[in-house]
Amino acid sequence: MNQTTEWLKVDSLDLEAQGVAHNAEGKVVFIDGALPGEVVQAQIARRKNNWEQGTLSAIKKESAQRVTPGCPHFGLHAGACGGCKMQHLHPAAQVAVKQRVVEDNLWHLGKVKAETLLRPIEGPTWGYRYRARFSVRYVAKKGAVLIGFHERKSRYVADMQVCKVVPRRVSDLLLPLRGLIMAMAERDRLPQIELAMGDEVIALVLRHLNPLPPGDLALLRQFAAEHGVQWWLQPKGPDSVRLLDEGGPQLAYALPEFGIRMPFKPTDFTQVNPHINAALVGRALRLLAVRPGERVIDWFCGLGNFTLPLATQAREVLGIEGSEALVERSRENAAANGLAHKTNFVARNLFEMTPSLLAADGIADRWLVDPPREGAFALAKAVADIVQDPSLAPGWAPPRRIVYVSCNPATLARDAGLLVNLAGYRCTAASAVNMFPHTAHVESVAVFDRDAMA
Ligand SMILES: C[S@@+](CC[C@H](N)C(=O)[O-])C[C@H]1O[C@@H](n2cnc3c(N)ncnc32)[C@H](O)[C@@H]1O
Ligand code: SF4
Repeated sequence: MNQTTEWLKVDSLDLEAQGVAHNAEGKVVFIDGALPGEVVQAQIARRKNNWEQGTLSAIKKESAQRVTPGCPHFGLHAGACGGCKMQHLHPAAQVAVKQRVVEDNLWHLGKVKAETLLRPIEGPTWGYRYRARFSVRYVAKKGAVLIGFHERKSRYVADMQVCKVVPRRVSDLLLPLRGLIMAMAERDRLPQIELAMGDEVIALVLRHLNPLPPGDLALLRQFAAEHGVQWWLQPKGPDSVRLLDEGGPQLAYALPEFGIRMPFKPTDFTQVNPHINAALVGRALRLLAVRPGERVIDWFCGLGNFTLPLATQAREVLGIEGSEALVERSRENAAANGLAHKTNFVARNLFEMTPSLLAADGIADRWLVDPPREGAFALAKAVADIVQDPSLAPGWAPPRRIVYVSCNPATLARDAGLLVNLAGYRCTAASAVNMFPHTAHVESVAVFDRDAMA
């Protein structure tokens, strides 16, 4: 195919950070690498009845927001790293795009308009990523090892020598790690290294398909001593993760605003960006505005990231979460932070919520909801069903305020539609959260109020 288009004026960016334009026939053209306001040509790679997709090939009018990418592996070329999508757009403009995505999704998918758009939550744009999953490939033909993210639109591992979105200390490990894997006898049976950083520890989880011989273990120990990392070994699924050597500092992060310290295991869910996480927890709690006598439910509570700060303010907090391991971690963390007497944790599949299950969780004044990408449909639907037909849960009352933290604006919008259009809530505030600068991921937070709050 590879035909070049006419000059096209780019109107907007889509969720994959592709420029969106219309050609002379009125067809939508998605253009990798193009920015809103630019006049560009594209090489077309895919053509369908009502849309085409291609890659930027020439620019006649450049956006004032276009910047030089900060990482040498970013680009449109073959072999470019697929980890970032927006490095060519000024970070402030990235945030504006994400804020717009949240607004547009709420309106188009949920028919909801937030009464106030809050200032987006922003943090450092480089070195922010404390979690990452690097693929490892031993390429026998070249006698080389690659460690990194996948190339753009490909299953190959990018030839990543540095990475600007992970902390410098981690980026500096990429080449030494190649040398380590190359020296190991099991080098072709080691598919992945997962990074999980705490405030003091760089934990690396090595997935190994065969038991590791003593020589390989000795190499790992030598690497740990030289580079100050902590090795964890993963022979099977995430539950099989074990420290290579006990002792040493504990993997943990702090939430200083609330005097809380959260130990975790490297395969537990923790937020990718600790700077934004601390700001997000602070913002969410200010928005929720819990009063001392109140009961709160933290849905999808993970290891207690919001539950424990909430417990410093509320009378009582119930945390509900699907993973037994995380519920166990929440309990341990509540106890370690002296908050066990104010918290309860339950493991449950929240995609299977019904009005009677919801009623059994009791009345709470406020809810914090932080679901995975799939959203909290069953929960929002159960609230809407009870509001529409109170006989489904006699005596139960919906919370007056809900703060919903989302990693997928489409499912947030769908659930917001239920809360606002069927359950009598108003969406009083919303904002984007720039948890993942340079990527197209959009994190956001929205507030729903049922009664006028004092
Ligand atoms: C975005 S994380 C939020 C975790 C926590 N609030 C935090 O800030 O660390 C979503 C959580 O939902 C949990 N989860 C995923 N599917 C679930 C389900 N069907 N039922 C209950 N919890 C689920 C995950 O284990 C994860 O802990
Ligand atoms: S993920 Fe890292 S290596 Fe890849 S483009 Fe982004 S900064 Fe560069």
